[in-house]
Amino acid sequence: MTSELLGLTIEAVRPLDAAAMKLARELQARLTKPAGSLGELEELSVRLAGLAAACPPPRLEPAQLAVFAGDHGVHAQGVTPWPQEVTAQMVGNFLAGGAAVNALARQTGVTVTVVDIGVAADLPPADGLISAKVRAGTRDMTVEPAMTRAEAQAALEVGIQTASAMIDGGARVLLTGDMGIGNTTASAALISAFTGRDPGVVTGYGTGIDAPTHLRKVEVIRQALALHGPSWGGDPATDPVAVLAALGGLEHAGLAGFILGAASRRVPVILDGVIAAAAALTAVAIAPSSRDAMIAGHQSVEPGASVALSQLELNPLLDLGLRLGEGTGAVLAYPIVAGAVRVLHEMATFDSAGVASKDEQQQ
Ligand SMILES: Cc1cc2ncn([C@H]3O[C@H](COP(=O)(O)O)[C@@H](O)[C@H]3O)c2cc1C
Ligand SMILES: O=C(O)c1cccnc1
Repeated sequence: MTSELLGLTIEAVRPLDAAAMKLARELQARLTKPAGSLGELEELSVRLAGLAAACPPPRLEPAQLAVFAGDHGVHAQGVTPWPQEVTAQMVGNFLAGGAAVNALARQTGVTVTVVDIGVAADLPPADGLISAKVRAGTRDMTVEPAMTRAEAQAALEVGIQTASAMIDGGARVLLTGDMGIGNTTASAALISAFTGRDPGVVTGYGTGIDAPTHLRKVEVIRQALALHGPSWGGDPATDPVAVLAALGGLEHAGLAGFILGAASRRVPVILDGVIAAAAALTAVAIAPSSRDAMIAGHQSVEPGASVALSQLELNPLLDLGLRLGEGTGAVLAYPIVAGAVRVLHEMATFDSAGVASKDEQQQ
């Protein structure tokens, strides 16, 4: 059973608008530069026009980033050396403006909001915090499904509502962020399930674990897949919400909803690292055209991120060796994405600037 809000959101996710894309290609050809010389910015601008169904598409300002925060029952399996309490402590740090994502967001003009979707601690109300806890952390996926279907759906809805509220408030681009000790384990499990790739290939070192912990992490993911895999009978696309509920974190569900919410409003969403990539696979399994609203901000060091992005056919804009999360890679990519649109608004055409085009010079 699909909830009403999720059903309506899925229905509203539509393909790119071909007419606006054609106009954007024609406009790119008239701008005062050799054809193709702005490289990937050109194709990106065309896709953003198709997404907005307008040429030029709206300028990507203001930008809003949501850090979905949640804890993980699988933490009990020793997949990370960091105590679970660090999730809540880092939420405090985000709200005080002291995390990496805050520093980078101030530089690039992005507003950071934290969504408590599943932190295993009571967080007092604060400016910049949306309190939308579905549950105080997930269950241990090696023992039982991490979430019930109802919890996964509720978390998807929190994500959709967060995207809607930000867009209603004027945001023209959304960025993904995450915080949750243990969430690279849940990410690798989701990526393995949705791509069919072996856990040994998609599981990384997260915050920086030693080799024995990495072996254990891969084994934990194998165990969870062996336990839950039979319930989707080898085809995760038949029931993606069941896959999400079995293996995901509350922040993955929130992020998948956030992506679907953005796509349903024809607003682009810049993905951060491996947690966002796992949520993106989930969103695409739920509504395939949501892929067209996604921009891969960067190439995370986590191997699962490359596997997921290649299945999504998304080219990451940056490759800086980042392995932090929080939204750092998305925030760094934001000026590039905004620039792709700005060019369509602000560059002169050969005609308007009185610059001879290649064809004219050849005549
Ligand atoms: C101080 C600190 C700040 C962070 N900011 C993001 N993460 C990142 O690391 C965590 C995932 O890695 P793992 O699966 O290995 O636990 C997530 O919370 C993610 O956002 C952090 C992790 C720590 C320790
Ligand atoms: O790719 C990421 O976003 C990432 C990698 C390691 C730890 N946390 C997040």
